[in-house]
Amino acid sequence: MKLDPFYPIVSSSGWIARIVPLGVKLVQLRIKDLGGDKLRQEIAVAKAICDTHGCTLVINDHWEIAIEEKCGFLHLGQEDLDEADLDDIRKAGLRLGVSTHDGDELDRALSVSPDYIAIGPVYPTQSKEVKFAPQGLDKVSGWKKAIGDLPLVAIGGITLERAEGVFLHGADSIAVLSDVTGHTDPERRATAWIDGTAGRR
Ligand SMILES: Cc1ncc(COP(=O)(O)OP(=O)(O)O)c(N)n1
Ligand SMILES: Cc1nc(C(=O)O)sc1CCOP(=O)(O)O
Ligand SMILES: [Mg+2]
Repeated sequence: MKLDPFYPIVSSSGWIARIVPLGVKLVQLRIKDLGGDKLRQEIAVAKAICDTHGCTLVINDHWEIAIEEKCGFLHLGQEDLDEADLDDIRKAGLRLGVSTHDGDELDRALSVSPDYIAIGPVYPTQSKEVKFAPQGLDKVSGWKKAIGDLPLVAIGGITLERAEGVFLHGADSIAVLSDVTGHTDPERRATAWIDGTAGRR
């Protein structure tokens, strides 16, 4: 499986409506502050927009709703793996990406046969409290050697200016929060990422 090199992460279906029509082909919906019907509605709206535009939607954390809403891709962290029913997820045909931050986490992630591995934070990030120090580019290279053909997603403090170095160290795709949604002109920045990664698409 080939992942799009540009992988923005957003917090609402409103963000999906803003950036997916620009040509984004892989996006994660990461909602931390909703539950119940509102969360389900956000996921359903995001899915409808992504389906219309031929964009792969990855649902963060909410594996049960992802199954019920017939989504195609899920992202889980190590703590999420403790709670999730991987048999149900696989039976529903969902693809799965898993976060990793050290060798033990990588072993555990590989044991669930993921569709991609994420490594982070590559650089310092303001978007999330992560209990691991920035990993640096050499760790990205080491991860790619360890996982071979399995797609590698790099995350954490990555800007468009840093992207080429991250790709050259083995990342197949770069996940981005603040460099798009925290930018003064998010639509222009998303377009710059799409254009700037065109050669890797
Ligand atoms: C592509 C990608 N990589 C890592 C994460 C982080 O997942 P997790 O560790 O479960 O933390 P939360 O995002 O749930 O706070 C991610 N979401 N996406
Ligand atoms: C959600 C998330 N997970 C991380 C990890 O290391 O697992 S770093 C991160 C936030 C990344 O945001 P930004 O692009 O703004 O730095
Ligand atoms: Mg999570």
